[in-house]
Amino acid sequence: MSDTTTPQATSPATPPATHPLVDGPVAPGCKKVDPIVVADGVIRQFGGLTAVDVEHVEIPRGMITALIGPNGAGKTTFFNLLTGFDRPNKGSWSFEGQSLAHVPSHKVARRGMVRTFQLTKSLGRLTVLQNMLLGARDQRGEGLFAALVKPLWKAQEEANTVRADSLLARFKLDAKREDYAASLSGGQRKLLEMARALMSEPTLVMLDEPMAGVNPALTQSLLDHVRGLKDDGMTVLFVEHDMHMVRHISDWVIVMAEGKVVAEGPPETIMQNKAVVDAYLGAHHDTDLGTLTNQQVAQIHEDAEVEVPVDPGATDDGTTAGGARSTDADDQEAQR
Ligand SMILES: Nc1ncnc2c1ncn2[C@@H]1O[C@H](COP(=O)(O)OP(=O)(O)OP(=O)(O)O)[C@@H](O)[C@H]1O
Repeated sequence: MSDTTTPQATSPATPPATHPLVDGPVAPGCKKVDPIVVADGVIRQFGGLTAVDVEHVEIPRGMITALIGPNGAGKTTFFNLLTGFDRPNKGSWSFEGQSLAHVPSHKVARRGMVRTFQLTKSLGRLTVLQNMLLGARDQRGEGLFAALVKPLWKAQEEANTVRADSLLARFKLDAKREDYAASLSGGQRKLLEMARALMSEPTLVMLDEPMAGVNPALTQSLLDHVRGLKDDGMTVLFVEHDMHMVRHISDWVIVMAEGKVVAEGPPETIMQNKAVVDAYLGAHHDTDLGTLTNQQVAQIHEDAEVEVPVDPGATDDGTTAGGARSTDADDQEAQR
C-alpha cells in the first residue's frame, strides 16, 4: 500500500481535520487526548514477511475503536502482540501508561486488558458456568497449599459464581448455565467469550471479529452488548470485517494495510477516504472507487467475503471454524 495520504493531505486548500478525541490534526498514528494504549515501532516478521510494522498508534480511552483492513493486513497479529500471545521483533507499547512489552498474556489480562479470539476458545467439555469461572482473576485456590485449605478459596469461589451468574443473565445465557459449551451455537459462544472476558473486570476489552459466524438473529444483541461495555466505562478495541458493525458502533476507526496503519478517523469520514477504500477492498483496485457510496463499498466487501466453512464436528475443546454451528433457533433463543 503506497498511498497513505488522507483526504485532508491531498488538498492543500483544506485545513487538516481535527477531532475532539485527537490532540492535533487527524492523521495516521495521531496522538489522542486521552490514550489508553500507545504503541511505538512495533514490528513482527514471519520469515521474509513483515506482518506488522506499526510506527505509532494510540487507542482512545473509554471509546469503541474498530481496527479494519483487508485479509492479511496484520490486525490479528497486532492483537496477539499487544496481549502477549506473540512477541514482536521490535517495538514497545504501554497500557494505562505502563509498558506491556514482554509481559506474558496471563499477566496482561490481570492488568485489565482482555481479549477474545476469532475462533472462540470456550472449552466444549466444560459447562457454561465452569467456562465463566475460568475467566475470574487472582484465584486463590490455584496454589497447592491454598487448594488444600478450603476456607481460603471458598468465599472467593462463591463471589465468582455470583458474578458469573449475573453476567450470564446479562448475556441471556443463564438458561444454558449447566449445559456444555460444545452445545452452544456459534453466536452463543461469542456471547460466552465476551461474558467470560468480563469476569476479570477489565478496563480494555479487545474483540477479534465478534461478528464472524454469528447468525443475523443475534447481530443486534451483540452490538448492544458491545455498546454496553462502553456504557459501563470500558474501552473496546475490535477487529471486524462487518462494515455494518464498524459504521454503527465505533467512535473511531483505525485502518491497517500490509502491516501499517494507513488511515484513521471517525467512521463517517473514514468510509469516504479513497486511500482506505483502496486499502480495504484490495482486489477491487480497478473499480472506480471515487464514485461509490458507503452502501456500495459495504456490498463489494460482502461480495468478497469468504464464506466460513461449516465444521461438521466440534474439536476436543469444542471450537468450530468461526463458530459456524450457529443455528437460527439457538440464536433466536439467545436474542430473547
Ligand atoms: N504464525 C504465523 N506464521 C507465518 N505467517 C503468519 C503467522 N501469523 C500470521 N501470518 C501472516 O501474517 C500476515 C498477517 O496476518 P493476520 O492474521 O495478522 O492478518 P489479519 O489482518 O488479521 O487478516 P484476517 O482479516 O484475514 O484475519 C498474513 O500474511 C499471515 O499469513
